[in-house]
Amino acid sequence: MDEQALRAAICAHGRSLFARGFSVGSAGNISVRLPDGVLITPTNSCLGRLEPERISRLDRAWRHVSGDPPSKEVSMHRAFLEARPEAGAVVHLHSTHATAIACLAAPGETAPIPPLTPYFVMRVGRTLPVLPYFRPGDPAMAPAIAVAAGGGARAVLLANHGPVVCGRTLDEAVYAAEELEEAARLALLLRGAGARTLSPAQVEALLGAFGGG
Ligand SMILES: O=C(O)[C@@H](O)C(=O)COP(=O)(O)O
Ligand SMILES: [Zn+2]
Repeated sequence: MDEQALRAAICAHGRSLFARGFSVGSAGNISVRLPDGVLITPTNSCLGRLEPERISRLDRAWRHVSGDPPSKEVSMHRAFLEARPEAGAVVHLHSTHATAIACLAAPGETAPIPPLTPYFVMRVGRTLPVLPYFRPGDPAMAPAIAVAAGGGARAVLLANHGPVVCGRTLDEAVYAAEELEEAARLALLLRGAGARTLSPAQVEALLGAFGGG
């Protein structure tokens, strides 16, 4: 996809996420890697009303070169994209159920959502590290994200804040963020009900077939 198509795709995904309540107000941000830099949603922008030409463009050194001022979470996105060279996009949301799990789970947990369904395992992977709480925009979260992502995590939960998810493409990152939100909703619905989870062998077979992580 060329840059104009990527800008249009960020706006389309933003509109769709916002319309379905995955993001409210000006919460959340999206970045996409370019051959010579990064596109990232502007700070304080509403994902439902993004304008392609106002999306922030950063150069290879992560300096703002055009568009509106970038999200305050540049270091969050940078940590993921640098730790996972195959990743092409990062999505951060405050989607309600994933954020609820981020408030319930203890920092340090690596599987706060059980493997209830195959698609969660296929899209999000085996681990979902829960990182400590950081003030939004605090660059101190970057090393924690780098360790988790470098260790194979495709997604993390920031305690009391929300999910951050990467994908090889923008579509893949958005679909994984959506799947994570739905899995969190299921996990909360079934909490304490004794639901059957996938067995370790069933999880391994999915990771084998669809790529680990
Ligand atoms: O929670 C926050 O404040 C940020 O992580 C966020 O979601 C929105 O920040 P901007 O992208 O700077 O608007
Ligand atoms: Zn946030």
